[in-house]
Amino acid sequence: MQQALVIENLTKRYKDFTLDHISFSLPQGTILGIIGENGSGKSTLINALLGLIPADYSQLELLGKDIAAHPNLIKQDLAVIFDDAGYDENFTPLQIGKFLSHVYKNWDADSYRSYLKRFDLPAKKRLKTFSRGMKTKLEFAIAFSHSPKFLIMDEATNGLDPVFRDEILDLLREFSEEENHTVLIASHITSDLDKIADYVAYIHHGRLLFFQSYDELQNEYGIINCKKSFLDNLNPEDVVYYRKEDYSYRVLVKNRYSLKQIFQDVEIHSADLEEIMLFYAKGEKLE
Ligand SMILES: Nc1ncnc2c1ncn2[C@@H]1O[C@H](COP(=O)(O)OP(=O)(O)OP(=O)(O)O)[C@@H](O)[C@H]1O
Repeated sequence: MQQALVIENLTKRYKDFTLDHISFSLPQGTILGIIGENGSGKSTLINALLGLIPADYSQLELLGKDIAAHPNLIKQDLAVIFDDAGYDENFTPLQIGKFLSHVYKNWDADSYRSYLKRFDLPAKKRLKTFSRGMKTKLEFAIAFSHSPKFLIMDEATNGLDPVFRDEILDLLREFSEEENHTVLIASHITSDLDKIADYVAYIHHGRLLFFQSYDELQNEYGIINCKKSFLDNLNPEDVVYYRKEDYSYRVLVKNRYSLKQIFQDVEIHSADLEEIMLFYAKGEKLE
Protein backbone atom coordinates (compact mmCIF):
# COMPACT_ATOMS: atom_id res chain seq x y z
CA MET A 1 0.00 0.00 0.00
CA GLN A 2 1.33 3.46 -0.89
CA GLN A 3 2.03 5.83 1.97
CA ALA A 4 0.49 9.32 1.87
CA LEU A 5 2.65 10.53 4.73
CA VAL A 6 5.94 9.25 6.08
CA ILE A 7 7.38 10.89 9.19
CA GLU A 8 10.60 9.69 10.77
CA ASN A 9 12.15 11.19 13.88
CA LEU A 10 10.43 14.55 13.57
CA THR A 11 11.68 16.70 16.41
CA LYS A 12 10.94 20.34 17.23
CA ARG A 13 12.47 22.02 20.25
CA TYR A 14 11.02 25.13 21.87
CA LYS A 15 12.41 26.55 25.11
CA ASP A 16 9.86 24.75 27.31
CA PHE A 17 8.58 22.06 24.98
CA THR A 18 9.93 19.33 22.73
CA LEU A 19 8.04 17.44 20.08
CA ASP A 20 10.10 14.33 20.49
CA HIS A 21 11.15 12.00 17.67
CA ILE A 22 7.72 11.41 16.12
CA SER A 23 7.63 8.57 13.58
CA PHE A 24 4.73 7.00 11.71
CA SER A 25 3.49 6.27 8.18
CA LEU A 26 -0.07 6.83 6.99
CA PRO A 27 -1.40 4.76 4.06
CA GLN A 28 -3.13 6.58 1.19
CA GLY A 29 -6.92 6.61 1.23
CA THR A 30 -7.23 6.60 5.02
CA ILE A 31 -8.33 9.04 7.72
CA LEU A 32 -5.97 9.77 10.62
CA GLY A 33 -7.26 11.32 13.84
CA ILE A 34 -4.65 13.05 15.98
CA ILE A 35 -5.65 13.31 19.62
CA GLY A 36 -3.88 14.85 22.60
CA GLU A 37 -4.41 17.27 25.46
CA ASN A 38 -4.04 21.06 25.07
CA GLY A 39 -0.40 21.90 24.44
CA SER A 40 0.58 18.29 23.69
CA GLY A 41 2.09 19.19 20.30
CA LYS A 42 -0.60 18.46 17.68
CA SER A 43 -0.39 21.85 15.92
CA THR A 44 3.40 21.82 16.19
CA LEU A 45 3.44 18.47 14.40
CA ILE A 46 1.12 19.74 11.64
CA ASN A 47 3.04 23.01 11.21
CA ALA A 48 6.34 21.13 11.05
CA LEU A 49 5.13 18.62 8.50
CA LEU A 50 3.78 21.45 6.32
CA GLY A 51 7.15 23.20 6.55
CA LEU A 52 5.54 26.22 8.27
CA ILE A 53 8.06 25.96 11.11
CA PRO A 54 11.60 24.57 10.88
CA ALA A 55 12.12 21.16 12.50
CA ASP A 56 14.62 18.28 12.50
CA TYR A 57 13.77 14.95 10.92
CA SER A 58 15.37 12.00 9.19
CA GLN A 59 12.50 11.63 6.69
CA LEU A 60 9.41 13.67 5.86
CA GLU A 61 7.40 12.72 2.78
CA LEU A 62 3.96 13.88 1.75
CA LEU A 63 2.34 12.10 -1.21
CA GLY A 64 5.62 10.40 -2.00
CA LYS A 65 7.64 13.61 -2.19
CA ASP A 66 10.17 15.25 0.05
CA ILE A 67 8.26 18.29 1.32
CA ALA A 68 11.27 20.59 1.57
CA ALA A 69 12.26 19.86 -2.05
CA HIS A 70 8.76 20.23 -3.62
CA PRO A 71 6.78 22.78 -1.61
CA ASN A 72 4.80 24.17 -4.56
CA LEU A 73 4.05 20.85 -6.21
CA ILE A 74 2.64 19.53 -2.98
CA LYS A 75 0.55 22.68 -2.29
CA GLN A 76 -1.57 21.95 -5.40
CA ASP A 77 -2.52 18.56 -4.00
CA LEU A 78 -3.00 19.71 -0.46
CA ALA A 79 -5.88 21.41 1.36
CA VAL A 80 -5.24 22.75 4.84
CA ILE A 81 -8.02 23.95 7.11
CA PHE A 82 -6.96 25.71 10.29
CA ASP A 83 -9.07 27.15 13.05
CA ASP A 84 -8.60 30.56 11.43
CA ALA A 85 -8.16 30.81 7.64
CA GLY A 86 -6.78 34.31 7.62
CA TYR A 87 -8.52 35.53 4.42
CA ASP A 88 -8.98 39.29 4.12
CA GLU A 89 -12.27 40.13 5.84
CA ASN A 90 -13.18 42.66 3.12
CA PHE A 91 -13.38 39.98 0.44
CA THR A 92 -16.51 38.07 -0.55
CA PRO A 93 -16.56 34.30 -1.28
CA LEU A 94 -17.02 35.17 -4.97
CA GLN A 95 -13.85 37.30 -5.00
CA ILE A 96 -11.92 34.65 -3.09
CA GLY A 97 -13.04 32.04 -5.65
CA LYS A 98 -11.78 34.24 -8.51
CA PHE A 99 -8.43 34.66 -6.80
CA LEU A 100 -8.09 30.92 -6.07
CA SER A 101 -8.91 30.01 -9.68
CA HIS A 102 -5.48 31.50 -10.51
CA VAL A 103 -3.76 29.70 -7.62
CA TYR A 104 -5.03 26.13 -8.12
CA LYS A 105 -4.74 24.52 -11.51
CA ASN A 106 -7.60 22.11 -10.64
CA TRP A 107 -9.94 24.84 -9.43
CA ASP A 108 -13.56 23.88 -10.21
CA ALA A 109 -15.71 27.04 -10.21
CA ASP A 110 -18.98 25.12 -10.64
CA SER A 111 -18.22 22.85 -7.74
CA TYR A 112 -17.28 25.91 -5.59
CA ARG A 113 -20.59 27.62 -6.43
CA SER A 114 -22.52 24.48 -5.58
CA TYR A 115 -20.70 24.04 -2.24
CA LEU A 116 -21.45 27.70 -1.34
CA LYS A 117 -25.11 26.97 -2.01
CA ARG A 118 -25.09 23.62 -0.20
CA PHE A 119 -23.44 25.22 2.86
CA ASP A 120 -25.84 28.22 2.81
CA LEU A 121 -23.06 30.76 2.31
CA PRO A 122 -23.85 34.13 0.67
CA ALA A 123 -21.45 34.48 -2.28
CA LYS A 124 -21.55 38.27 -2.37
CA LYS A 125 -21.27 39.22 1.31
CA ARG A 126 -17.99 40.28 2.86
CA LEU A 127 -16.30 37.84 5.21
CA LYS A 128 -16.50 40.35 8.06
CA THR A 129 -20.25 39.71 8.20
CA PHE A 130 -19.69 35.94 8.55
CA SER A 131 -19.87 34.01 11.81
CA ARG A 132 -16.89 31.85 12.78
CA GLY A 133 -18.74 28.70 11.69
CA MET A 134 -19.59 30.29 8.31
CA LYS A 135 -15.90 31.06 7.75
CA THR A 136 -15.03 27.44 8.49
CA LYS A 137 -17.74 26.28 6.10
CA LEU A 138 -16.17 28.51 3.43
CA GLU A 139 -12.83 26.83 4.03
CA PHE A 140 -14.43 23.44 3.45
CA ALA A 141 -16.07 24.73 0.24
CA ILE A 142 -12.65 25.91 -0.94
CA ALA A 143 -10.93 22.66 0.08
CA PHE A 144 -13.40 20.46 -1.80
CA SER A 145 -13.27 22.66 -4.92
CA HIS A 146 -9.64 22.22 -5.94
CA SER A 147 -9.48 18.40 -5.91
CA PRO A 148 -6.77 17.96 -3.30
CA LYS A 149 -5.34 14.51 -2.65
CA PHE A 150 -4.59 15.20 0.98
CA LEU A 151 -6.73 17.21 3.40
CA ILE A 152 -5.27 18.41 6.71
CA MET A 153 -7.47 19.91 9.39
CA ASP A 154 -6.31 21.41 12.69
CA GLU A 155 -9.22 21.90 15.11
CA ALA A 156 -11.30 22.87 12.08
CA THR A 157 -14.65 21.48 13.19
CA ASN A 158 -14.65 22.97 16.71
CA GLY A 159 -16.84 25.97 15.89
CA LEU A 160 -19.36 24.01 13.85
CA ASP A 161 -22.85 23.01 14.92
CA PRO A 162 -23.48 19.24 15.30
CA VAL A 163 -25.65 19.06 12.16
CA PHE A 164 -23.01 20.60 9.89
CA ARG A 165 -20.26 18.60 11.63
CA ASP A 166 -22.16 15.47 10.75
CA GLU A 167 -22.43 16.62 7.12
CA ILE A 168 -18.68 17.29 7.08
CA LEU A 169 -17.99 13.80 8.46
CA ASP A 170 -20.03 12.33 5.59
CA LEU A 171 -18.15 14.50 3.08
CA LEU A 172 -14.79 13.45 4.54
CA ARG A 173 -15.78 9.80 4.39
CA GLU A 174 -16.83 10.19 0.73
CA PHE A 175 -13.64 12.14 0.02
CA SER A 176 -11.36 9.44 1.49
CA GLU A 177 -13.20 6.61 -0.24
CA GLU A 178 -12.89 8.37 -3.63
CA GLU A 179 -9.62 7.95 -5.47
CA ASN A 180 -7.46 7.17 -2.47
CA HIS A 181 -7.69 10.60 -0.86
CA THR A 182 -6.12 10.96 2.57
CA VAL A 183 -7.30 13.00 5.56
CA LEU A 184 -5.48 14.08 8.72
CA ILE A 185 -7.59 15.65 11.48
CA ALA A 186 -6.37 16.99 14.81
CA SER A 187 -9.42 17.42 16.98
CA HIS A 188 -10.63 17.51 20.56
CA ILE A 189 -14.01 16.21 19.41
CA THR A 190 -13.02 12.58 19.84
CA SER A 191 -16.58 11.37 19.18
CA ASP A 192 -16.18 12.61 15.57
CA LEU A 193 -12.94 10.68 15.25
CA ASP A 194 -14.63 7.57 16.69
CA LYS A 195 -16.98 7.81 13.71
CA ILE A 196 -14.48 8.21 10.90
CA ALA A 197 -10.85 7.57 11.88
CA ASP A 198 -9.04 4.60 10.31
CA TYR A 199 -5.91 5.40 12.32
CA VAL A 200 -5.34 7.25 15.58
CA ALA A 201 -2.17 9.00 16.76
CA TYR A 202 -2.12 10.01 20.41
CA ILE A 203 0.37 12.74 21.28
CA HIS A 204 1.05 13.31 24.98
CA HIS A 205 3.59 15.89 26.25
CA GLY A 206 5.29 15.96 22.83
CA ARG A 207 5.64 12.19 22.51
CA LEU A 208 3.72 9.75 20.36
CA LEU A 209 2.03 7.41 22.84
CA PHE A 210 0.61 5.28 20.08
CA PHE A 211 -0.16 5.21 16.38
CA GLN A 212 -2.63 2.43 15.73
CA SER A 213 -5.47 1.49 13.45
CA TYR A 214 -8.88 2.22 14.96
CA ASP A 215 -9.92 -1.41 14.51
CA GLU A 216 -6.82 -2.60 16.37
CA LEU A 217 -7.60 -0.20 19.20
CA GLN A 218 -11.14 -1.51 19.41
CA ASN A 219 -10.02 -5.13 19.33
CA GLU A 220 -7.20 -4.66 21.78
CA TYR A 221 -8.60 -2.38 24.49
CA GLY A 222 -11.55 -3.03 26.78
CA ILE A 223 -12.95 -1.60 29.98
CA ILE A 224 -13.91 -3.59 33.07
CA ASN A 225 -15.78 -2.21 36.08
CA CYS A 226 -14.80 -4.25 39.12
CA LYS A 227 -13.91 -4.43 42.80
CA LYS A 228 -10.38 -4.02 44.10
CA SER A 229 -10.04 -7.77 44.73
CA PHE A 230 -10.71 -8.48 41.02
CA LEU A 231 -8.21 -5.82 39.92
CA ASP A 232 -5.56 -7.32 42.23
CA ASN A 233 -6.01 -10.71 40.58
CA LEU A 234 -5.51 -9.43 37.04
CA ASN A 235 -2.17 -10.00 35.35
CA PRO A 236 -0.43 -6.56 35.48
CA GLU A 237 0.54 -7.06 31.83
CA ASP A 238 -3.15 -6.98 30.88
CA VAL A 239 -3.85 -3.78 32.84
CA VAL A 240 -3.01 -0.63 30.89
CA TYR A 241 -4.34 1.80 33.50
CA TYR A 242 -6.95 1.80 36.22
CA ARG A 243 -9.03 4.57 37.80
CA LYS A 244 -10.56 4.48 41.26
CA GLU A 245 -14.19 5.56 41.30
CA ASP A 246 -16.48 6.10 44.29
CA TYR A 247 -17.37 2.46 44.93
CA SER A 248 -15.46 0.51 42.31
CA TYR A 249 -12.53 0.46 39.91
CA ARG A 250 -12.57 1.12 36.18
CA VAL A 251 -9.82 -0.74 34.39
CA LEU A 252 -8.50 -0.28 30.86
CA VAL A 253 -7.31 -3.75 29.84
CA LYS A 254 -5.33 -5.05 26.89
CA ASN A 255 -5.94 -8.40 25.19
CA ARG A 256 -9.67 -7.92 25.57
CA TYR A 257 -10.70 -11.12 23.78
CA SER A 258 -8.23 -13.44 25.58
CA LEU A 259 -9.38 -11.99 28.90
CA LYS A 260 -12.98 -12.67 27.92
CA GLN A 261 -12.07 -16.35 27.50
CA ILE A 262 -10.73 -16.44 31.06
CA PHE A 263 -13.41 -14.30 32.72
CA GLN A 264 -16.47 -15.40 30.80
CA ASP A 265 -18.96 -13.87 33.26
CA VAL A 266 -17.29 -10.48 33.33
CA GLU A 267 -18.50 -7.75 31.01
CA ILE A 268 -15.68 -6.11 29.04
CA HIS A 269 -16.90 -2.95 27.27
CA SER A 270 -15.28 -1.48 24.20
CA ALA A 271 -13.37 1.75 24.83
CA ASP A 272 -13.93 4.94 22.84
CA LEU A 273 -11.15 7.48 22.23
CA GLU A 274 -12.25 9.82 25.02
CA GLU A 275 -12.11 6.98 27.55
CA ILE A 276 -8.72 5.79 26.29
CA MET A 277 -7.37 9.37 26.56
CA LEU A 278 -8.70 9.79 30.09
CA PHE A 279 -7.09 6.54 31.20
CA TYR A 280 -3.74 7.52 29.70
CA ALA A 281 -3.88 11.05 31.12
CA LYS A 282 -5.35 10.35 34.56
CA GLY A 283 -5.13 6.62 35.19
CA GLU A 284 -2.77 4.76 37.51
CA LYS A 285 -0.51 1.83 36.72
CA LEU A 286 -0.58 -1.44 38.66
CA GLU A 287 2.71 -1.84 40.52
N1 LIG B 1 6.36 29.69 18.78
C1 LIG B 1 6.46 29.01 19.93
N2 LIG B 1 7.42 29.30 20.83
C2 LIG B 1 7.54 28.62 21.99
N3 LIG B 1 6.72 27.60 22.35
C3 LIG B 1 5.73 27.27 21.50
C4 LIG B 1 5.55 27.95 20.25
N4 LIG B 1 4.49 27.38 19.61
C5 LIG B 1 4.03 26.41 20.43
N5 LIG B 1 4.78 26.33 21.55
C6 LIG B 1 4.59 25.38 22.67
O1 LIG B 1 4.54 24.07 22.14
C7 LIG B 1 3.65 23.30 22.93
C8 LIG B 1 2.70 22.55 22.00
O2 LIG B 1 1.82 23.49 21.41
P1 LIG B 1 0.79 23.05 20.28
O3 LIG B 1 0.11 24.28 19.82
O4 LIG B 1 1.49 22.21 19.30
O5 LIG B 1 -0.21 22.12 21.11
P2 LIG B 1 -1.62 21.50 20.67
O6 LIG B 1 -1.56 20.05 21.03
O7 LIG B 1 -1.93 21.85 19.28
O8 LIG B 1 -2.57 22.24 21.70
P3 LIG B 1 -4.13 22.66 21.60
O9 LIG B 1 -4.89 21.38 21.69
O10 LIG B 1 -4.31 23.51 22.81
O11 LIG B 1 -4.32 23.40 20.31
C9 LIG B 1 2.97 24.22 23.92
O12 LIG B 1 3.61 24.05 25.17
C10 LIG B 1 3.26 25.58 23.36
O13 LIG B 1 3.39 26.52 24.40
